[in-house]
Amino acid sequence: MNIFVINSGSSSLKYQLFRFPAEQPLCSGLVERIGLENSIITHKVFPATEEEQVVRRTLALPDHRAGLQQVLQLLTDAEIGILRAPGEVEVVGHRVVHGGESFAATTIITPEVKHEIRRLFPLAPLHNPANYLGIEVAEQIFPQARQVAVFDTAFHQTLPEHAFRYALPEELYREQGIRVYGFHGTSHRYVAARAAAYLGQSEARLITVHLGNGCSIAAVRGGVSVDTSMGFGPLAGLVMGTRSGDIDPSVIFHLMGQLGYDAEQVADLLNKHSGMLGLTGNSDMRDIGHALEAGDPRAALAYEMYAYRIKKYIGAYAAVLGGLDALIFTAGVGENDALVRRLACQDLGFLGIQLDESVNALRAPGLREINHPESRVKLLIIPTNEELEIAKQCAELLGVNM
Ligand SMILES: Nc1ncnc2c1ncn2[C@@H]1O[C@H](COP(=O)(O)OP(=O)(O)O)[C@@H](O)[C@H]1O
Ligand SMILES: CC(=O)OP(=O)(O)O
Ligand SMILES: [Mg+2]
Repeated sequence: MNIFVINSGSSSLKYQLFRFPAEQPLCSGLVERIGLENSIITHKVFPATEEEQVVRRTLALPDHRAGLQQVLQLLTDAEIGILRAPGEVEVVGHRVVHGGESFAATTIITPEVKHEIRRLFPLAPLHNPANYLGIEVAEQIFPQARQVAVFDTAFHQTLPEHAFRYALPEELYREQGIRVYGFHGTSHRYVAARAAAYLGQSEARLITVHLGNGCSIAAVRGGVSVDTSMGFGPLAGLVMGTRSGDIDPSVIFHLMGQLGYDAEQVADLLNKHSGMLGLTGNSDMRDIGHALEAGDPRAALAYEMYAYRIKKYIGAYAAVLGGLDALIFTAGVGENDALVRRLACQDLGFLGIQLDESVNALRAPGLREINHPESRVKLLIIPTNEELEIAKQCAELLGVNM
């Protein structure tokens, strides 16, 4: 069975095609700068034996539909295509960021499910609208495929009530669903499962640190999420590319009461103009790394703040778990930025966390240990693969592996 996975963002679209039950990746790709003149498609084909083939095209893609149509052309291309016709895609798996309290598990997309995803737009304004658009376009391009939603929030539905409730009047939870949901669940679940398998400890106490454009951290015991840093929406917790993370709500009252902001402007400020972008003028960690090397003091402070916030959560979640077996770094920054990892682990010897700085500074693919041999806690880099996890969830739902 061919499962096509779409991770659709506001201006980009990541995709991967798998053959199941072999879990074999056939191709993957990224469409960037959708809506601009010079959109870029990078499409990789994985032949069984030779080197992977990479096709890069720059062209104008006005919207997600045009983007996905180009992807379909590449999938069915006479030379490098993997499929003869779109009908060979039997399942399309979609990453959907916010599932609210309605979805604790992977779900076949029906008109009701789409309605619920739309209802949650205000809670994940950077994500759910793009995810929804991806579904609408995929329904047209692959009309005979089953469309499945895999929610970022699902993995965190196991949080105990004392962790997921806010100290607000109860009716706001009961009637309005105001509570912690947590995000990046597909990634936290995937790396936690890989870590447990690597350690040979199914009951392991793990802290998983997902550092991409959005950043979150989770406490996982026995494969189950028990706490996480994002909350009602994907804005709380760690400092991110463009999002503030934790902030005293009094700042919002001041912005609105004294400085004339309206609700939309506050949301825009905290979601799109804060975090590393607000601190340094750049949201991409590679650019901030270059600024740091060039001696920019704003970049140095931003790095410290970014790592300090991670460190505070490591301390908090070690307490939540009553000890720690492994700490896992994942996603773009977590997998690649040695300085962030070094700063976040600094002076945590009292918790049994000891980094091997020279191993940490090396680059290597795949899962690897970066702890000192005497470290009580294993420190691991595990590349995330949200697309594979989504495909696995689809296969499980549809009984393909059975
Ligand atoms: N080699 C690298 N060194 C430091 N940061 C990197 C590197 N490669 C990617 N990143 C950072 O990873 C982030 C994007 O991570 P990613 O997991 O792809 O995010 P998302 O899935 O949310 O788009 C960016 O801030 C980017 O700068
Ligand atoms: C939920 C979230 O923040 O996702 P991303 O990191 O892809 O923006
Ligand atoms: Mg991501």
